[in-house]
Amino acid sequence: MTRYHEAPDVQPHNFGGLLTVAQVMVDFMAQADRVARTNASILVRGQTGSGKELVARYIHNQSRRAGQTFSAINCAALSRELMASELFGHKRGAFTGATHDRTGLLELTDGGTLFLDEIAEMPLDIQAGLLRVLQDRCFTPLGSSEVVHTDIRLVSATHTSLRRQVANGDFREDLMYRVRVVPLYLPPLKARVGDVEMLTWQFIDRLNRENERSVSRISDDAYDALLSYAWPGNIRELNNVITYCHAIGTGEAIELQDLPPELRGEAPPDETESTLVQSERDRILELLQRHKGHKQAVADEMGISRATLWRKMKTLQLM
Ligand SMILES: Nc1ncnc2c1ncn2[C@@H]1O[C@H](COP(=O)(O)OP(=O)(O)OP(=O)(O)O)[C@@H](O)[C@H]1O
Repeated sequence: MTRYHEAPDVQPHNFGGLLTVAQVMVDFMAQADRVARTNASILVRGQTGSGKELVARYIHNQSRRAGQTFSAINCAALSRELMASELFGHKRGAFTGATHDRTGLLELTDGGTLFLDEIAEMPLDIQAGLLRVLQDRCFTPLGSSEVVHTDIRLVSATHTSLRRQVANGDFREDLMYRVRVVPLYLPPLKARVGDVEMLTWQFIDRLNRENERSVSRISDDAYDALLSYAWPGNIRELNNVITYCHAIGTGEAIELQDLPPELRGEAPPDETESTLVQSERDRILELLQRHKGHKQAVADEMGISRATLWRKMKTLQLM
């Protein structure tokens, strides 16, 4: 007879939407709390989907800047031109297509907190502009001769080592020291004891309220699979998996066969699809090697945008 698990009666800590029952996370958030009250630049290092943006928002909300603007930008998802104009703003006519003046995030965030996700991916010329903001609290919008003053608190995030990027010549050493005044190491989901279980039930609870189906039990083998999986995509992946099995199954219980193949230790059912995925992965790896990790060059050669390349790399777990 199959055994079933039901939701345990646990009340997680809630740090501005970041839920946890794990002591490592309680300690981590206490540290975030302490540094939030300073004005120091913070670098959050953590795996994809592990909640870096939530941490950045939490730091902002715990800081003296809480009532001011919080802005977020993902350095890996934007082209160089777009990132420059997002951050610094531009004057009309600064480049082809600049039909209006645009105020940059650095100016809009004056007095607030700017979150730069995947900062290691920031192109070198933009790094120079950011360094000036951190050193002299000023910058120049594209196509302008005017110097704009701004007071921002920087929280950045990376999934890789900035030091390695510096060694590769892809990141300015002087900027690294400015952005990682306080490095915080966000534990991966796997290291947060009790969180896979707690979050599974939290996500089920939310899905029950949003959908027709009401799940109240998980079979023992499905539970084992959830608890023993490595969760490389962390909380985002767990949320996706629970959403998937809530949608795919029927009745009150989640069963092993409702879980996606990777959790059941199987290859994806569609062999051609998996071969395609593998060959795309190989191609990207080969191009990354050939272009010494320069994603723009890889994207150009593949005829796709840098943002699409970034998404593909994420899906294929190449970052
Ligand atoms: N502890 C948590 N409790 C509840 N939801 C969480 C938790 N951590 C993350 N999430 C949710 O998981 C998703 C991913 O989180 P977030 O975007 O903060 O991660 P990230 O580390 O910044 O990801 P990436 O580096 O891939 O951009 C978001 O929808 C977020 O709300």
